[in-house]
Amino acid sequence: MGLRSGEHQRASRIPSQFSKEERVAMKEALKGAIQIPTVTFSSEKSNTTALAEFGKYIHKVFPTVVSTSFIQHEVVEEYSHLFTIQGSDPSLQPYLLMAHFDVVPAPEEGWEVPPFSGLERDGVIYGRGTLDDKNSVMALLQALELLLIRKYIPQRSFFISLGHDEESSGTGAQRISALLQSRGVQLAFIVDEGGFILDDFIPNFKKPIALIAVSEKGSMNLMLQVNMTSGHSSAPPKETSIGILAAAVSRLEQTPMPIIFGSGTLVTVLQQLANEFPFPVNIILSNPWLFEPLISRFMERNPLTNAIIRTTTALTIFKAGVKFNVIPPVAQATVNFRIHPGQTVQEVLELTKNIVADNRVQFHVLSAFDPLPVSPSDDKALGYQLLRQTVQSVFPEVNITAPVTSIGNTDSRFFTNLTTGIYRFYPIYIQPEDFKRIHGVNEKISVQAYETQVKFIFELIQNADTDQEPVSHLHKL
Ligand SMILES: CC/C=C\C/C=C\C/C=C\C/C=C\C/C=C\C/C=C\CCC(=O)O
Ligand SMILES: N[C@@H](Cc1ccccc1)C(=O)O
Ligand SMILES: [Zn+2]
Ligand SMILES: [Zn+2]
Repeated sequence: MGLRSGEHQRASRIPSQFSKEERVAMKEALKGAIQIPTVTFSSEKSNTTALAEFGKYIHKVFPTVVSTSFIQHEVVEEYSHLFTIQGSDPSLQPYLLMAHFDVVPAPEEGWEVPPFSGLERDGVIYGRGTLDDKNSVMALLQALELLLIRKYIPQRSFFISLGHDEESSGTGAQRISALLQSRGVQLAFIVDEGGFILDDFIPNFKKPIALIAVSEKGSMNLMLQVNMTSGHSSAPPKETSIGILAAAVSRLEQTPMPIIFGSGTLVTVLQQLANEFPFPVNIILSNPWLFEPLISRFMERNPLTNAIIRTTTALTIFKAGVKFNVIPPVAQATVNFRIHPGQTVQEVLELTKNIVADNRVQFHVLSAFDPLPVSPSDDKALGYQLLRQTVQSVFPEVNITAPVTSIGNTDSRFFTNLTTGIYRFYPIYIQPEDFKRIHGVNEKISVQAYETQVKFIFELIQNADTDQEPVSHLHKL
């Protein structure tokens, strides 16, 4: 445990207990947030009316946050929000809590309740954004609102950044990062969405593990295009733009990127978990290099664990043709790669060209970035230790915390110039079937899980105020 606790605890710690009325109000506030369809369709297209309405909504439901004298609220890049909470002790380095309130589209097919209804059934709130990531947006402001109502005055300054276009280009977060930089801010750490508490996922392993993401995979959106002559479908050429492109993307899907075992956080995590397993799994996991083929073959079988051991290839957009009797001159497909920490954008692009191996296919990199640096998770890493400590108090049944690489990307990637400590963590249990609901159908959160998320933030903010050992390696920059 890297944090000094005991001696210099704040005298007036506020217990994280909420009244019946507060608990009803907090879940109703979340439902209201879900009902605003803040959809990001692409970097060019989003529901800007809803984005603006969301700004008004948070004013309405968090009146104390927006009217407190030591809190500054700014709207950045038209729709994103930055809250600056001035702490009483300017000698403490500030930190940043982040979330985003835009969501991916949710066509109604397959949903048990309309995706923007925010309906509650059997203690569960359904809707797009209940896990990604309006739960976090609302929990951050809700926890702060409740602390303020209890007259809490933070010692350490912090920021809350709420992005409006995380699901596309993250311009809101980029502007907030630039703004903080222009103000000379350096951050002790950042907490954004990402890792979670995993339970009952690994066979024969019943203990819950808190996975705190200390890095995230890189990403590349690659557009493949084939141009061929168009014409009347009654006299078709031997090959068409559609056929050539379909074969190309099919080769990509059928040829997964190589497994990369090391150079990420995986080996450490496996060794850390080893002793929790009975024989012979404990032996296998404590010698990951020796048993690499066995472990990878096992991990490859599940999409989630597969994503940990390689760069993934996902065919996400395919466009061609306008009429049944017209041979289309152009076919386009977009492939979304999530790049393993052991590879770079350049390497993945080269591999892709070799797999496609057809010079009629043109490649256009639409957007790309390399995997993110690994944040410290040692005893001196303030952000990591605060999360770990808060997990232990809010989820006493969770005894294992492990640093992982997030397979999804977050807005926090724009803040590497402000801190080396970027942590991505949802303080909620996420089962593999919940994971499929993120960007899928029937996304949902239980009322109890949401209340716990609020409680987590409520405690995290207070834990950040307890007297800490100086964390020298984070301060030097
Ligand atoms: C050996 C460890 C065993 C099992 C681990 C299994 C899975 C955990 C892997 C990675 C967990 C990290 C991140 C979850 C991924 C996605 C959510 C993150 C960001 C969401 C971004 C968004 O779409 O808005
Ligand atoms: N966070 C989203 C959107 C995103 C994709 C790729 C890069 C950056 C952001 C995701 O991981 O799917
Ligand atoms: Zn998200
Ligand atoms: Zn998302």
